[in-house]
Amino acid sequence: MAYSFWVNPIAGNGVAKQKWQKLQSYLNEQSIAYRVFYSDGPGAIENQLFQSTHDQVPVVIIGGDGTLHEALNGLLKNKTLNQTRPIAYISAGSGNDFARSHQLSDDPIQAFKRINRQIEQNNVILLDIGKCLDEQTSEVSYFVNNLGIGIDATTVAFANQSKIKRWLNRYHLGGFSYFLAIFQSLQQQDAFGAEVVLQDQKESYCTNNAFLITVSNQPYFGGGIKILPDASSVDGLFDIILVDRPKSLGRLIWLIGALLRGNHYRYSEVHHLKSARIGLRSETKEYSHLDGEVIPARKNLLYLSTIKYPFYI
Ligand SMILES: Nc1ncnc2c1ncn2[C@@H]1O[C@H](COP(=O)(O)OP(=O)(O)OP(=O)(O)O)[C@@H](O)[C@H]1O
Repeated sequence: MAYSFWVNPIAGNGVAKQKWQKLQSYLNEQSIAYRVFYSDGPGAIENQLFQSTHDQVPVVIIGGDGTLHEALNGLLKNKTLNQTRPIAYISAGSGNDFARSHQLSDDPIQAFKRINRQIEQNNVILLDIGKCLDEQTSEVSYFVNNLGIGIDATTVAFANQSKIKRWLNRYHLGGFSYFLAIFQSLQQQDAFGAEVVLQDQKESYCTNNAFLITVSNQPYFGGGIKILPDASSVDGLFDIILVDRPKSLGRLIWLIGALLRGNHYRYSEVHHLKSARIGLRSETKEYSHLDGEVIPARKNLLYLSTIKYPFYI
């Protein structure tokens, strides 16, 4: 079997390209057969996998969470595949929340050796992923880490729009654009009306003061922030956090401190829920994101459910 590698060369500000070069030398030395596809722009890996016809061969992704997100969506939306094609993953992004939650090796050769063993032993792991149905457009998309509405999505949207981001990226300072965008989004993100319906429990949670809603398959978001400490990617459940807009800047800073210390659940603004199926509604136009990929501001009316997907990690 020839391995099928899918590389996003710009992930991790070029780290993915370096990791691939290191792994490629190893594969050549060991005479291991492979094919490689280099992503030449946003959506390229998703489109290519959407049209792929090789049912069996696992897809080995080298990139960050966004690249993994593209691969998952390309494969799951591909209706010509007769069976689910497993994803193997070598982390090479900036945030790497998926890799962090599964404690994956940072070294591409070690990561490949592990994947190789798992494939040989047919040791596939079924992980929870999120399926998101937009009830207004009937469009379906999938997320491997999390879906968010509110301040986190607004921050990523502002960072992406920022004129200086490209310039900062050139000097490997792209992360600084998020830091700047936080100040802009804190000024602009109003509290919004929202409803979270827990379909299994037949309960719902309503607020007119939402600031952040994150639905997650694993503990981390935003590049290492442990927002949902006890979330598990094998329990078949989403962990959901809903944070009300704090009353003052002081309270907001206090809450951020609690989040970084990991004891934020105890505060009155923070609501933690679990369910396998969720209805999610925002009354006003709000930015949202799936695995950090931003969706323009809109009124959200979403139906989310967990499904299982096979991985070699
Ligand atoms: N050739 C390319 N040029 C520019 N952008 C690309 C290219 N190929 C893919 N992309 C886009 O690059 C974006 C970033 O990729 P990815 O999220 O994997 O890396 P990252 O942001 O460094 O890592 P993380 O998501 O873990 O923080 C994705 O949105 C993807 O669509």
